[in-house]
Amino acid sequence: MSTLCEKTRNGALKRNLLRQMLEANVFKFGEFQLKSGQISPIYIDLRECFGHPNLLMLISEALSKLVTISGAEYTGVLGVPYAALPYASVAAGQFLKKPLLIVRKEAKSYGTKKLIEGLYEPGDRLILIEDVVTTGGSILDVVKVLTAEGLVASDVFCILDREQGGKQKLLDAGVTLHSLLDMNSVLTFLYSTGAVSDEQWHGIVKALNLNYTAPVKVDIDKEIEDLSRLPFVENQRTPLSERESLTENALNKKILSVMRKKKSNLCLAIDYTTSEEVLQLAEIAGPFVMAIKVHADAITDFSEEFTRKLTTLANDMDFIIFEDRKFGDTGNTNLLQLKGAQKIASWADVVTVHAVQGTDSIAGVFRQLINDPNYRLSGVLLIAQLSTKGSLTALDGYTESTVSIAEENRDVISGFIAQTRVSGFSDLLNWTPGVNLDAKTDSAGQQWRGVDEAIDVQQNDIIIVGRGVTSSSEPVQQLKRYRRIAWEALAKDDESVN
Ligand SMILES: O=c1ccn([C@@H]2O[C@H](COP(=O)(O)O)[C@@H](O)[C@H]2O)c(=O)[nH]1
Repeated sequence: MSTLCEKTRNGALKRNLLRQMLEANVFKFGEFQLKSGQISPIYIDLRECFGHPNLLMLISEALSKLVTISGAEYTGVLGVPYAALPYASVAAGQFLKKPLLIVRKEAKSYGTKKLIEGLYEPGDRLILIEDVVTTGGSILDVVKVLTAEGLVASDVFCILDREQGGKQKLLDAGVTLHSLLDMNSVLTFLYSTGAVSDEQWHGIVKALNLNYTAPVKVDIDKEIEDLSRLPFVENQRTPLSERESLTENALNKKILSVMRKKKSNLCLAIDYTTSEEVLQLAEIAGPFVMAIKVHADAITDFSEEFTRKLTTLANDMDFIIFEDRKFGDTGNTNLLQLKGAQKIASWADVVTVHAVQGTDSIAGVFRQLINDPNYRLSGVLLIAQLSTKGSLTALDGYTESTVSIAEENRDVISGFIAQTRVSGFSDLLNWTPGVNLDAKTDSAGQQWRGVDEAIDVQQNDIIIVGRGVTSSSEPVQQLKRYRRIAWEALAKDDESVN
């Protein structure tokens, strides 16, 4: 499958880039003489992107992601002159937060007469940013200058690899080329959108001596895709049985076992306001759900009797009790609230916690109670992404920082409240609210989407459904419907549960 079709951030990022490039007139058709002397029927002019701030940002961000994913170690970012300099500047300053260096094509005849400008020490390791790579010659020239100054450069990140031998030539010289796009993806995109005909495709491939056999048409929409709706991690979900045996988190072992036994990845959010209503629906829902979520502070007659009955139901019907308090204070206050009037730590299996308060207010405090056998509380779900429109959890870096806290404290943090799969650690579970099969919004900030999008596209594990069930006159039918659709979507790629 072409990477252009991937239902991942990476795939969507490439599609968005190409869509915007096409609109920005980057692809020109006619007869062009290339630097090598070759006559080409296509000219890819990435300098056109400078005139479109969004595109400049998108490319720089995508290059920065490529750098991060590669795991390359470096102290500075060097732009290969001249066309790559804007991307290198934005990537270094805005996204990678590393010093920018530039190399001159010829030394100045006055002043410092330096060839390399910027902050560096001999022995420093740099990454190179380039726009288009054809033969790799310009990069090797730059590497020569850097090596003479005692600098190390073994990774180059480019926007487009024209696949005309550059990658291998660089590799032979000890330099790894990482590219956002290659010529094959570009031609597939242009052919699929109709910008290039069958005849043109063959003409380009022949003129550039490319080793491609036949054009491939893929399904490409015109619309720019919203990257925030796609998983943060590219790898596929691990089968549930494997996750159950791999995880050391006791709560997740239990959750995964309940899910497999009941064939359910449905958590019901019962946002009713009286104990009787909550308990009545919990009893009806018990056989179909793996968890029941409540907001204890919304229950007007909340009492110890209520929690006693709820825990009895949970024990008898094998579901997890989830109190959605969203703790977000100092560690000390969190502790007081967990043990306070509603004694949450005594009856809830899992609670939600905001990451905004920082690791020290979360991990230690919750660990204390989770490890104390006097309390039922066994885990924490960190809020990585809220489902509400305009949520500040979408601010740059918020979700990533939340994920880091969770990944470092997997004994207490059992997973996330999120919209898309956010971590590659298979023992962390992704619970997702904002699911409704019959409505899109409640006009009070909530945003709903369907089960397939939540489980299949966005790779969540568990759906949290509230009004899709609680507002229905036929809750049992709805419970069966959500449970079936969500389980089928999860089990589709998981032989261990079929
Ligand atoms: O981002 C979030 C976090 C929590 N919720 C909670 O989930 C349920 C959803 O109920 P619906 O009726 O399906 O909207 C509700 O209890 C919220 O407090 C969320 O929706 N989004």
